[in-house]
This record gives sequence, structure tokens and C-alpha cells, in this order.
Amino acid sequence: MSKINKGERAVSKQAGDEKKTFREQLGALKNLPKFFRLIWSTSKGMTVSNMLLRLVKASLPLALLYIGKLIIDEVIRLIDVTGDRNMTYLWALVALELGLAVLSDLTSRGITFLDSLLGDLFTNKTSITLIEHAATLDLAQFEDATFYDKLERARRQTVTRVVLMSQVLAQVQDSVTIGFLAVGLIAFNPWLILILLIAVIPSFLGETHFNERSYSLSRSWTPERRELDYLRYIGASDETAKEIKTFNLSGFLANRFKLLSDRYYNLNKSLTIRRAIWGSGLSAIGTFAYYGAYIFILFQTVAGVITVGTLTFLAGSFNNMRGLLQGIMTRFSQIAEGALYLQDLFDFLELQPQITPPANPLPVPRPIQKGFTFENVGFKYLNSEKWAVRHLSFHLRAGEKLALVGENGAGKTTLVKLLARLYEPTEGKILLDGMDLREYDLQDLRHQVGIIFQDYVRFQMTASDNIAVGQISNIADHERIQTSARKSLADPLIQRLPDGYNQVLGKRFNQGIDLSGGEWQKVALARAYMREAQLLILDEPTSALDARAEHEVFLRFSELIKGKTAVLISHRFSTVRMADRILFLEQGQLKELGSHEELLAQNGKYAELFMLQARGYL
Ligand SMILES: Nc1ncnc2c1ncn2[C@@H]1O[C@H](COP(=O)(O)OP(=O)(O)OP(=O)(O)O)[C@@H](O)[C@H]1O
Repeated sequence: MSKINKGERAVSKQAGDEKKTFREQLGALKNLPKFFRLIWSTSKGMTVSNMLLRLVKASLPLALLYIGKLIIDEVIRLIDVTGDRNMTYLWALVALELGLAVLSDLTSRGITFLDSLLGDLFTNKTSITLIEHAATLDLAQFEDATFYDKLERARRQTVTRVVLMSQVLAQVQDSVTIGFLAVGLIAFNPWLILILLIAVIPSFLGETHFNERSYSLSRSWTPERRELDYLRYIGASDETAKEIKTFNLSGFLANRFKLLSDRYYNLNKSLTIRRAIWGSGLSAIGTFAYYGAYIFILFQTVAGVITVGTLTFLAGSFNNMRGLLQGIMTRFSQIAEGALYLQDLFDFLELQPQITPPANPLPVPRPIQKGFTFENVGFKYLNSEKWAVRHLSFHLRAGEKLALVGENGAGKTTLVKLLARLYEPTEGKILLDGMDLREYDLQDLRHQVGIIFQDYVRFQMTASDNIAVGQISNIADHERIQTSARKSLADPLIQRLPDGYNQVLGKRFNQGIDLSGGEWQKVALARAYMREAQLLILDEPTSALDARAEHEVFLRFSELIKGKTAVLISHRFSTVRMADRILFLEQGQLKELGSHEELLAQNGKYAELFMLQARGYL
């Protein structure tokens, strides 16, 4: 199904299972205490100071309005005084009001300042939590699209979460202000409170409805937004630029982007228009109610029931409260919406890896005595009907160098991932020294296995860091890093770089220098030598090396890792023949196993491919 059809499906889904009801929105508020615990743990001092400042700020509007009333009443009294007027009380009131106005300004600034610092700290903390948690999850989980969407939503909403924090704090602050103002209003006329509620409830319901629609829309569009991000990235990135140019793909990518983004824009636009129309209508009700109440107060003033000062106090309180209530209600549905997004973060953080160590894990034997045994191992990828490998039974002896050979897609990478326990066999089991691999401590096992993948990461960091990632605890051990580089033949090329081992590699950052494919491979290969692993796996790590370099690398490799167990994947038979034994895979099944000479003597599939390559056909 094309991506666009998927988009249509997602939009139609929006009205169905993805739709979040008001009740669910309210339910999501249960995430707030957890959210606050996260904020609290980010910085207790800043959270408390923020709350205190907001409390002070919350009490100021009532105080300012009341002093305003006293000032007006005093002015009117003074107008009627004949002869010498004593203005002391009036000036005292004005000075007080001025003081409060300054205080109000200072607290506002303090709050903005703390919100911003706390927000930054909180964002950093959640980003770190996300990275750390993602590291605990299984490789298979990353290959699942639903999981990826969840991760994406959790990651994307960092800004939403910071806004949510300020909103919740502002909500508490405004509620306290309203509480203060309500006391004043009730003291003069309780009916005004009722009018006030009538004024704001319709707006609130409207806001809730539209927030829920916009959340559903944006949620159901997560996969498409991921695609948009992807298109944006491949459309303008150092890694893709050369193919985009040579194949002249920019028009194709721009069109694809436009098609998808226009669709979202139109859906969002119609929602925004409806929201604006309804919002204006509903808030007009509030304005009418306010003027109703105002006229009532005016009548009372003219009739002499209340003073002019009280008129300004009541009108001011009423107007203030209307604004605050409106704000609280609008914010309420935004908070509920933000809390729904929080659900994505908590859902992600609650995801647990499937591959877990047992209750009493065994340490990996040192040294490994017998080696690894595959017993009828089969593996299917998630959401795949096809067996990637099946009925695999063989023994990898301790200290043996085994080469895996087979056509593309034969299952070689899958086999080594199973060996490193990145995946769990779907059927059968893998034993290490007679015990199921699952019985061993996972961390220890990962530590004892060094694996360099064909799609190893080209870290846009220094040459030294690029090697140190093989054993990150030794990042400061320059001696070890350089020795590893010498072993993998990377040292001479690093020495030639302007900054040597401190040279930033790759083009992404300023001063970065990119390497050729083969040079990158030599650097990546040095990672294998950083580790004191007992099992080394090299998955086509030399495919970009020229024939002579590959030969040399492998000769050195066999020499340097004497006594260790190794699995090599390569399509070059000249390399493969250096292994003690060769395992030939075909469509996930073990076809042939033996030394180079034995397999040649068998005159089977391996012999056939070897001859072809020797004659220069492969
Ligand atoms: N993440 C994945 N999800 C689903 N299927 C996968 C995944 N990775 C590999 N496969 C499938 O599993 C089978 C074995 O793939 P594998 O990568 O192990 O082959 P390989 O022998 O290493 O191939 P190559 O020589 O091309 O690297 C293939 O049919 C492949 O399409």
C-alpha cells in the first residue's frame, strides 16, 4: 500500500479508534501527579521558588483592585471637602498601589525566569531518560513501526511538556487569584458569580471539543509526520546530497512532501476555521453576560446602594475573573490534551524489553570451554511470515574461526545477531558451554561479544572516539586506542589527518573531515580490538577495502586474536578460506559445513561458487 493511501487510512481512523473522548481527556489528568514528580525531581529548589512567587502574584490583583477602590472613594470624598484638604491618606494609598505594581512586575519576571530555567532542565532530564530507556530495549522493538511511532511522539513532545509545566503552574496561580477575587465579589453580590459561570461555560465546552479533535488529528498523523521528517531530512542532508543530485530527485521529493503536507494542512485548516468561528460566537456570550452584570452594577451605583469606588472594584473584579476563568477553562482543555501526550511518554518509559536476564544469571565462562551450540534454531522477524533462518544445528568450537557464506538474504546477519543475543530464537535454542544462552547474564554476555556490523555507525565524532566506542570505558586510554588502530591498519591514515586522533570525522560538523569507505571501515574495525571479548564477530567489515588490504586485515586478524572464537562474514572467498571452517547458508538453512578443502572436495554449492569467483565471474 502506498504511503498516501496509508495517510487516507489514518485520517479515516481519526474518527474511529484514535478518537479520544472528553472522558479519556479527563482520565489523562491522572498523569499530572507523575509529571509533577518528574519536575520536582528535576529541581526541588526551583519548583518551590516558582510556586511561592506564583502565590504572591496570585494575591496581587485583589489587593490592587481594592486599593484602587479606596483611592477613588477617597478622591470623591476629597472633592466634597471644603477648605484645607488632608491628602496624606490618599498619597499613602497611591504609594501602596505603586509598591504593589512594582512587586507584581518583579514577580512576573521571576516566574518567567524560573519557568524558563526549570523548563530547560526538565527538557534535558527527559531527553536523557529517553536515551537511557531506549538503550534498555530490544533491537526487535526498534524494528517495529508502532513502537517507533510511540518513541517519536514521546521525543517530539518535549516542547509541549515544557509548555504544559507552565500551564499547570499558571492554572494553580489563577485559581488562587480567582479564589481571592471571588471572596470580594461574594461579599458584595453573590449573584455576580452565577452570571460569570454562565458567561464562560459555553466557551469551555467549545475549547474542549476542538482540542480533542486536534489531538486526534495530530495523533493519527504520526506515521505521516515521520515520513515528512524523513523527506525533509533526505531532501537536504550531507549523506544524501550526492544521490539526490545525480538522480535529480529534488523535484520528486518536493512533490511527495507537498502532497502529504498539503493534505495535513487542509485537514488542519478546516479544523482551525471551525474552531475560530465557534470560538468567536461562544466568547461573545461571555461579553454579553459581562455587560449585563455591568449595567446591573451601574444601576446600583446610581441608586446609591454602592459607592463609585465599589463600582470600579466590582467591575474590575468581574472583568478580571471573567478573563481568568476563561483562561482557566481554555487552559484546562489544553492541559488535558497535554496530559494525553504525556501518556505517550509514560507509555514509552513503561515499555519493557522482552530479552531479560534470568533471576540468577550465570557469569559467562572465562575462558569459554566448549563453545556455542545451535540446536535446531529458527527465527522469524516480527510481523514476518517467513523464517529468516531455520533448522540450524551446528557447533562453534571455542577458539575456532568460522566463516559464514551465502547469498544476499541467506540469513548470515540474522545468525550472528542470534549469537550475540540481540534476538531470541523463535524455536530451538543456543547453548554456551552446555547451558542455554538465556541463563547467562545479559550484560556480561554483551561484554564478551565484540561485533562489528556491516552497517556500523560512522559517528560524527573524533577518530579517537570512533575507536573508543568499542570499549567506551577506555575512552581516555589513548595507548589502547592507538594500539587498536595499528592492529586494524587505521593508524597510518589517522596520523595523516590534520588533527590526528583528535580529528572530527564526517562532514556534519565544522572542521570535520570525511573518510573514504575503506578508511571508515578500518576505523570501525579498530573497535573490535578495543574489546577484551572472547567472541568476535565481523559482519562484512571489509567489503569496502581493496583486495590487498582485506587480505592483510584478515591475516592480521587471525594472528591477533589467536585463541579467541571468531565468526566472519564475507563475500570474498579468498578471505573466507582463511577460516578454520566455513558454514554455507542457503535461504536460512545450513547447506554445507567444513574446512575449505573439505567443502571443495564435496564439490557442492560452495565449490561451485568458489570456482566462479576464482575465474573472476563473481
Ligand atoms: N529487520 C528485519 N525485518 C524483517 N525481515 C528481515 C529483517 N532483517 C532481515 N530480514 C530478512 O531475513 C532474511 C535474512 O536476512 P539477513 O540480513 O540475515 O541476510 P544476510 O545473509 O546477512 O544478507 P546480506 O548478505 O545481504 O547481508 C532476509 O530474507 C531478509 O529479508
